[in-house]
Amino acid sequence: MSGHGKKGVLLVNLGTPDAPTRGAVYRYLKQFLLDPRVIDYPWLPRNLLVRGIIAPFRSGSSSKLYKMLWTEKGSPLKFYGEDVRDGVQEILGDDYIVELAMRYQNPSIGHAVQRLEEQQVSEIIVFPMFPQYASATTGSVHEAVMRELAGRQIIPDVKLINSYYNHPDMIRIFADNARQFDLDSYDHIIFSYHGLPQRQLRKGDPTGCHCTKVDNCCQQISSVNQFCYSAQCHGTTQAIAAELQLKTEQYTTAFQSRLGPEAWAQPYTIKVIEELAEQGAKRLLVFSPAFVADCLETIIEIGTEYQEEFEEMGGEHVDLVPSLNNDPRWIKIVADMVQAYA
Ligand SMILES: C=CC1=C(C)c2cc3[nH]c(cc4nc(cc5[nH]c(cc1n2)c(C)c5CCC(=O)O)C(CCC(=O)O)=C4C)c(C)c3C=C
Ligand SMILES: [Fe+2]
Ligand SMILES: [Fe+2]
Repeated sequence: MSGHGKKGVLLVNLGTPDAPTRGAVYRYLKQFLLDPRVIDYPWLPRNLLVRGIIAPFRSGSSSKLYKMLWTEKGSPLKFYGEDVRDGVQEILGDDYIVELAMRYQNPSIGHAVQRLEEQQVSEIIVFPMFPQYASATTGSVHEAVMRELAGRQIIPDVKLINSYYNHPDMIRIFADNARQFDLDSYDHIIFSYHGLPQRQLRKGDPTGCHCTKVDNCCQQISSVNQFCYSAQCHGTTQAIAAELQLKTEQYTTAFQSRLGPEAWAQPYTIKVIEELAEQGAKRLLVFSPAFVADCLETIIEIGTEYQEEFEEMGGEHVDLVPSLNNDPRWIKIVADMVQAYA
């Protein structure tokens, strides 16, 4: 513990394009998907796939979705992040310097670390804005911060927060946000998390013989699968369901946003929606607690795309429980968590 200077706080989210244009989305996708923790193939196939296929083709369709998402304040992921940064700074006061960074695009981790260095902070607490750990998200943020610091003369104390998938106060906000809906009026509740390739789930299992190998492997968290993204997602669901006193038959944990031909964490949200529609469901409520802010994957993918697809299948409503966004209660929790680590 060095002790004299201010304490630095680095809030880091995934990133979003600088603008909803094809060029900006291309630059974002290229930087994001060339990260070997995201598309974890050897260098040559990764570069061929991303530069030759995904970034050029997907930038067209994705930029249309980003145009739908964009507001006059920009991308929600960024402006909610800025609100959280300002709110946490206000709560923590002059002893702390709070910076927001994005793993991909802007504001960059490099600039944020530089600003903290200029303020001569004695330590840096890194707060990834992902409740559940995945190598592709949290792991990548931590690696990027360590790489940024590695070349510097002064390396201050560094504290890397790993995950907080069942933080009771955070769980309470998700549950409270759902109470504005009449829960009994829904045919089913879906907890829809961002997906991850099954191969990456297996890499998160140090024993190599649990995740995706034994039945219901990820539905109970233990020392074997404590860093398994899917197990942590199930942990979040169980905590919110307990808070709302839901019965197990009322809800399902599922995974969305699959990309490419590989098998991803299952069940897929769209398949669950399809099965529910076949059973005659008309009203669905969807939580998306892998995100601390509503973004493309919630507002557009759930709120627009799943809504349309459910209607085509004979359903009526897909309602989305709002995320934590810039809720003052969430800002207080972030400040509390940072202080607990400081
Ligand atoms: C919350 C955790 C997330 C995990 C785990 C994750 C893994 C992951 N994502 C992709 C591919 C894409 N993700 C995209 C956007 C995006 N993803 C997350 C979060 C997680 N991703 C966020 C917060 C966002 C940003 C949304 C925004 O509003 O800007 C995209 C870009 C959008 C699109 O084209 O669909 C892609 C592509 C992979 C391959 C992956 C794991 C290997
Ligand atoms: Fe993603
Ligand atoms: Fe697992």
